[in-house]
Amino acid sequence: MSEQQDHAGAQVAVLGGGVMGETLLAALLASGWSSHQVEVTEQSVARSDDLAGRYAVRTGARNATAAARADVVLIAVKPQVVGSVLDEIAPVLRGGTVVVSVAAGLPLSFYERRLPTGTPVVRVMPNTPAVVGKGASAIAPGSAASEGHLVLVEKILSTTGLVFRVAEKDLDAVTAISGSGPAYAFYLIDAMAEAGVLLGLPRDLATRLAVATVEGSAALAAQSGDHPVVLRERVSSPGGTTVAAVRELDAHGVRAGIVAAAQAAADRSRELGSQYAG
Ligand SMILES: NC(=O)C1=CN([C@@H]2O[C@H](COP(=O)(O)OP(=O)(O)OC[C@H]3O[C@@H](n4cnc5c(N)ncnc54)[C@H](OP(=O)(O)O)[C@@H]3O)[C@@H](O)[C@H]2O)C=CC1
Ligand SMILES: O=C(O)[C@@H]1CCC=N1
Repeated sequence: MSEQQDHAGAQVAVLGGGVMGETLLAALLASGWSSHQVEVTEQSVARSDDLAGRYAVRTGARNATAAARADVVLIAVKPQVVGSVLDEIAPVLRGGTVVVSVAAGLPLSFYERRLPTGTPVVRVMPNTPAVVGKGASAIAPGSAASEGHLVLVEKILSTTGLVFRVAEKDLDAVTAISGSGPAYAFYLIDAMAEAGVLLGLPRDLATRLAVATVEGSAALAAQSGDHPVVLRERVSSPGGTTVAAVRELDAHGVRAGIVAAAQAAADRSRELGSQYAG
């Protein structure tokens, strides 16, 4: 696809209709693509039918068939499967088709080796809050991707939340913080809700309090721009309840646990890259 071409006319093939494929599909439709411009390939017939029913898009074609008629191919299969998908689509891609992948770990060079020389490739690391327009994505261009291709990807992601441009070397760290990060936040919410139940609150109230507290705290951090430590100090009355609680978080190594979790995620991202990029 040329930089001058109107993005609004671009045909898009989403390969893989799982959690992230559906998120991208919804983002495309929300950001101006019409349902007849988007198709999804998916192995499960039940899942294909479900997506076709809810989004009125074409589903079920083979990867190669869908990619052959696309200006933009969005790869949303597991990293383990990306190599075989690239082998299917490489022979049929039209010149100029942009390949965008959300797969964790796999380096741009992996795509560029398997696709026709000069194929523009963009790696994206999104996250699931994109479903409600509160996502954080990072994008990194391959050697043939231009400013116009990055703008196109930003347009696709425009309804999903924030989009940051990064160097590819930072994507493992991004994956560890924002890609996997929603799981850490849900873990915290679940633990807070469970604690509320332990302290005698009804589960529904405990869960709603935990969700609202995490949501409100994130909004306050984003809107105030204040350092998280300053915001934490504002909650902590001298000799009060919060300092007593935070002392326990420190004593139980929660901060160290979060750092170790993120390190493990980044390590796993690199490992996926070397394991499946071969
Ligand atoms: N979930 C997340 O929060 C994030 C995921 N990602 C990345 O997104 C990608 C997809 O992850 P996720 O959506 O969670 O995984 P899912 O398993 O939900 O989705 C993958 C989908 O691809 C389908 N599929 C498998 N093989 C093929 C094939 N050959 N052709 C077409 N479709 C196929 C699967 O079908 P079936 O189940 O029948 O095999 C499944 O529906 C991964 O590479 C991951 O790294 C990136 C950022 C965040
Ligand atoms: O768990 C995973 O591998 C994917 C990538 C980031 C979030 N989910």
